[in-house]
Amino acid sequence: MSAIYVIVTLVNVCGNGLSMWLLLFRTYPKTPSIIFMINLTITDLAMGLALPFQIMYQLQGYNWTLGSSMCNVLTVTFFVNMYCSILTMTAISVERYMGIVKPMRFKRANVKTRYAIIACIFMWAIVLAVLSPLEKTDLTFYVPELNITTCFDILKKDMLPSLAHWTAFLFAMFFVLFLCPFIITVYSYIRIICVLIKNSNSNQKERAVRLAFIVMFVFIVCFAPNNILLLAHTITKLYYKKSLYMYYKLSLSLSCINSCLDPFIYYLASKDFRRKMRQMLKLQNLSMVDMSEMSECRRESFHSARTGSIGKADDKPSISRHHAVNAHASDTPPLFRLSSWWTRIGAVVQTSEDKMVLHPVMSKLHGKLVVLASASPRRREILTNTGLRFEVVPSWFKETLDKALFKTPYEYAVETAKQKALEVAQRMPLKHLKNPDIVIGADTVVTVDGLILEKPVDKQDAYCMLSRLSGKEHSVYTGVVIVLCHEREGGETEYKVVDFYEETKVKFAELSEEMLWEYINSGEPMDKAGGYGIQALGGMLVEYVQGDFLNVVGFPLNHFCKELGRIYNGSPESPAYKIKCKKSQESDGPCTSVSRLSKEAVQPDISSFTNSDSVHNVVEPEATKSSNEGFPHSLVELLDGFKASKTLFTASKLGVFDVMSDSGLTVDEVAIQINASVLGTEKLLDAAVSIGLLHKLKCEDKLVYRNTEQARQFLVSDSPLSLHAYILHCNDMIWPLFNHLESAVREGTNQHERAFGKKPENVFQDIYFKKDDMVMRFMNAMHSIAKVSGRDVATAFDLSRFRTACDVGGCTGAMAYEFTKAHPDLSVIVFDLPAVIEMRSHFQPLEQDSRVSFVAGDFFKDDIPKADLYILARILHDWSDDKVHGLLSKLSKTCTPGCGLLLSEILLDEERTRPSRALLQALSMTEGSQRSATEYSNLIRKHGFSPVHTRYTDNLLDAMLFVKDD
Ligand SMILES: C[S@@+](CC[C@H](N)C(=O)[O-])C[C@H]1O[C@@H](n2cnc3c(N)ncnc32)[C@H](O)[C@@H]1O
Repeated sequence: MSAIYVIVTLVNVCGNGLSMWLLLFRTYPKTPSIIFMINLTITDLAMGLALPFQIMYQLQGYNWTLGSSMCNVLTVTFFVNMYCSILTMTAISVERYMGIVKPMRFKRANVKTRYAIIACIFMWAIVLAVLSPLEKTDLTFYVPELNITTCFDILKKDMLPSLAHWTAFLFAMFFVLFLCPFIITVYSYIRIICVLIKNSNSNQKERAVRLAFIVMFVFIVCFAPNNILLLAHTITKLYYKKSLYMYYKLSLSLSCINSCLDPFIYYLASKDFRRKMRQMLKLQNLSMVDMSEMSECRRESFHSARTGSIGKADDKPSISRHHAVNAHASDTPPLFRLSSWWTRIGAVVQTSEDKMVLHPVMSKLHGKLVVLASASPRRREILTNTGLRFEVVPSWFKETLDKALFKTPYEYAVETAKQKALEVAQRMPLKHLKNPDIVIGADTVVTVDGLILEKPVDKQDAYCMLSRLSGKEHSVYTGVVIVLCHEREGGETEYKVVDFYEETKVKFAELSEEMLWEYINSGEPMDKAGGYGIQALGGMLVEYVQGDFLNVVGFPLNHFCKELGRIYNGSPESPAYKIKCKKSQESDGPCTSVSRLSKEAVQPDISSFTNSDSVHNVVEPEATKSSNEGFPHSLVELLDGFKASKTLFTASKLGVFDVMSDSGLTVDEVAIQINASVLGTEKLLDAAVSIGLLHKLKCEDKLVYRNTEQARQFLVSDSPLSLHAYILHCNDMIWPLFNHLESAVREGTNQHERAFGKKPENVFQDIYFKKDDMVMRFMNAMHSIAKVSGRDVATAFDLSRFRTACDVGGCTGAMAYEFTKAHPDLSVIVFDLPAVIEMRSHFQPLEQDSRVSFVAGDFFKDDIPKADLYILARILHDWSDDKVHGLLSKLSKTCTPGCGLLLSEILLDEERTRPSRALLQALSMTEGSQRSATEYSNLIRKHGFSPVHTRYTDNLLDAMLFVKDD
C-alpha cells in the first residue's frame, strides 16, 4: 500500500508541478477550461503534498503522531481532492458541451472566464460545506490494546448528532458530489461525441473519444468504488447494523490515483496545453495542425468544434481573387475548411514576434504614415496580420449617401469608402497635426435580391436580413480606396485617389428559426454588414464561398496588394485620379475634383438594386456617379442644410425618437403617439430616414420606422449621452436668431431684441432673470454638451499634480464630475451665477460625488474660490477681449506659480477657416468671438500663464493647458 502511495506521490508532484507551471505561465489566453485545469491542479498538488503524511502514518503502523488538527487537514485534503476533481471534470465536460454542442449561446470568452472562476469558488464552497463535519470533529482515535492513535480509520458515531444528520451527510456526498456530476459528465460527452461524429474530422473525433474514455476511467476506477461503498456502508449500517467501513477506507486509496491522471486529461482537452507540453518535450517540429491550433487558441477558445486539422496540399491558403473555396473541393465540411483557412493565414504570418511582411509591395510603405480610416476591428486585424504598420483614425463620414444615385452596389461601396478616406485625410492635418501619406478607406455591403443589406439596427432587423439570406447565394462587395497625399508648395495638398472593389459570392444554408434566433441572440450580427460574421460563428451558416474570403470579412487583401503594386511599380493602368485641396482658400467645398487621369470603365452587371433601408424599388439607372461629376453636390447639401436641421429639431421636439420601439412603429402608430397628423408624420419620418436619423424597414408586410443607432445613443431624451436638450436649445434660442442673420450682418449687432423682444444687457443675466423653465432649458442644453464632450476634455492632459480645481462657469457640474471621475485625487468647486447654482439640484440625483461642491457668484464681480487648477470650459468665447482680460487678470491674481489653467473651446485653425461649426456659431453670438489656439495663447500669456499643451480632440471641444509662470 505504501509503495503505491510513494509512486502516486512522485507522479503526482512531477506531473502536476509541470502542469501548473505550463498552465499558469505558458498558456494563454486563460480560457475557462484552463481555469478549471488550474483548479484541478491545485487540488491534486494539495493531495500530493498530503500523501507523504499518509505514507508516514502507514509506515508507523497506523499510528498518528501529528495531533488531531493535522489529522483533520489530511482527511479533508483527501476528500476535497476527490470531490473537487469530480466537480471540475464535470465543469470541463459542460464547458466543452457548451463550446461544441451549443457554441452560439456561449461565445464571449471573457464572460465565460469570469464564470469559470466563479464556478471554481462555488465548487470549493460546496465541498467544504458538505465536509464541514470532518473539519470540526476530532478524527483521531486511541486504541489502548495496540497503543496506537488512528487517524480517520475509526469514525466516531458521535461525529454527528443524529441518524438523520448522518444520512444527510452521506447522501450529500453520494448524490450531490458524485452521482449528479457523473450523470452530467456522461451526458455531456455522449452529446459531444455525437456532434463530432456528424461534423468533424477524424483527429478531433479521436481526441474527444479518448478524452471521454479517460474521464470515464477516472470516474469508474477512482471515484465510483469509493462512493458506491459509501452508499453501501450507509445502507448496511442503517438497516443491517453491519459495517463496510474498512472496505470503504481501502477504496479511498484508489481515489488518490486520479491526481496522477489529470495531466493526461489536460493534454487531451487543451490544444494550447498540448502544444506547450510538446514544445517542452522538444517536439518543436510543429506540424500544420499545431500551427492552426496555435493561432486558433490565440483567437479564442480551445474547445470549439471548429478545431479541425487541415494539412492537405491542395488546401493551401491562397488569396487569389478568383480562388474558389467551395464545398465541393474536398470532403471536409466547408465551415471547417473556411475556419482553418483563415486560421492558417494567421498562423503563417504570426509565427515570429516581429511579424513578416509577406507581400514585397508592403515594404514600399515602410516609413510612411499609413492610416486606416475605419473603426472595424476585422479590417484592422487583417492589415495587422500583414505586418504593416499603420494608425487607425475612424472616419466621421456618415454613411448616408443616397443609394439611388448609384447604378450598382459596388459604386456605392467605393464612393462611401472614398468619402471616409478623404474625410480623414483632410481632418488629420487639422485635428491631429499630422499629414498622412496614405489613407485607406473601405466599405462592405451585402446584396441579395437587388437589396443592399448594411448593418442591422436591432435583433428584428437582423432577423429580417438573415432570413432573406437563408438558402440563397448573395454577393459581398467591398469598395476600397487608397488616398495618396502629397503636400505641395504653398500649403496645397494633392490627393491621388485609387479605388477598386472586390466581389465574393456566398451561399447560406437553409436556416431554421431556432438557428437564426440562436445566432441573433449570440449578439454577433449587430455590427456586421448583412448581419453575419463569416470569420466567427456566422461561418456555420455558410454553405460555400466563391472568391476572396477576406473580402467577406471586410478587406480584400490580395487585391489591395495588387493595387499597391500598380501604384508603386508605376503601372500605367493605375486607376487613379487626382483631387487637390488648398489649405486656406475659398472653394465650393472642401475639395474640388480637377482632373481624372484614368479610370476603369465601370461595367455595371446589375441593372438595378434597391436600398434596404427604404424598401421602395429605387431604380435610377441614369443617375450614375460618372455622369454627375460636375454636379455641385456639396452646394445642394448646403442649400438643404436648414431643412435637415429643422427636421432634426422638429422630430426631437415632437418626441419622435422617444416613442420609437425596437420592433418598429408604423406611421399611424407614431402619429398617435406624437399627437400629430398622419400625413405630416409620414413626411417627417421619411425626411428623417433620408438624413440617417431613422430606419425604414419592411417587416412582416408592414412598413415600420426605427431609430438608427445614432438616434438611439444621442437623440432619445433619456439616453446618457443625449443631445436632446441642446437640440431644443438650438430650435428655441438659436434658430430665431438666425432668422435675423441678414440684419445681424448689416448692423453688426446680435438680434436678441428682434428675436425675443428684449434688448440684452448680458445674455446670461437675461436668461436667468426670466422664468425658471428658461434657466432649466439652458442648463439642460449645457449639461448635454458637457456630458458628450466632458470626458475627452477631462482626460486630455495629465492633471495628477493638481489637487483642487475650480470650474469657472461650471453650470450643472457635468464637466466637473467628468474631471473627478478621470482624476481620483482631484476635488472640483463649481462656480456659477446664483440662479444656476440654485437649480443645480435638478441635475444632482444622477451624479453623486462628494468631491464636487458648488459656490454661487459672479466671476466678473465676486471672489473666485482658490484652487490649483482653473477650468474655463466654453466661457471665453462668449466675451469680448476686454471682458476676457478682466476675468483672466482676476484669475492671475488668485493663482500662485505652478497653478494651472485649462481652457476648453472649439479651436479655430490659424487661418480662421475651420472648423465651420465654430464659425457658424459665431454668427449668432453676442459680444464674444471664436479664436484660434494662438489667439487664446496671446490673450492668456498677458496674464502670466504659459501654454503647455494643446489637444485637438475628436469631440466637440478641444483643450489647452497653461501654467502660471514663476
Ligand atoms: C456656455 S456655458 C458653459 C458651461 C460649462 N462650463 C460647460 O462647458 O458645460 C457658460 C456658463 O458660464 C456661466 N456664467 C456666465 N456669466 C457668468 C458670470 N458672470 N459669473 C459666473 N458664471 C457665469 C453661465 O451661467 C453658464 O453656466
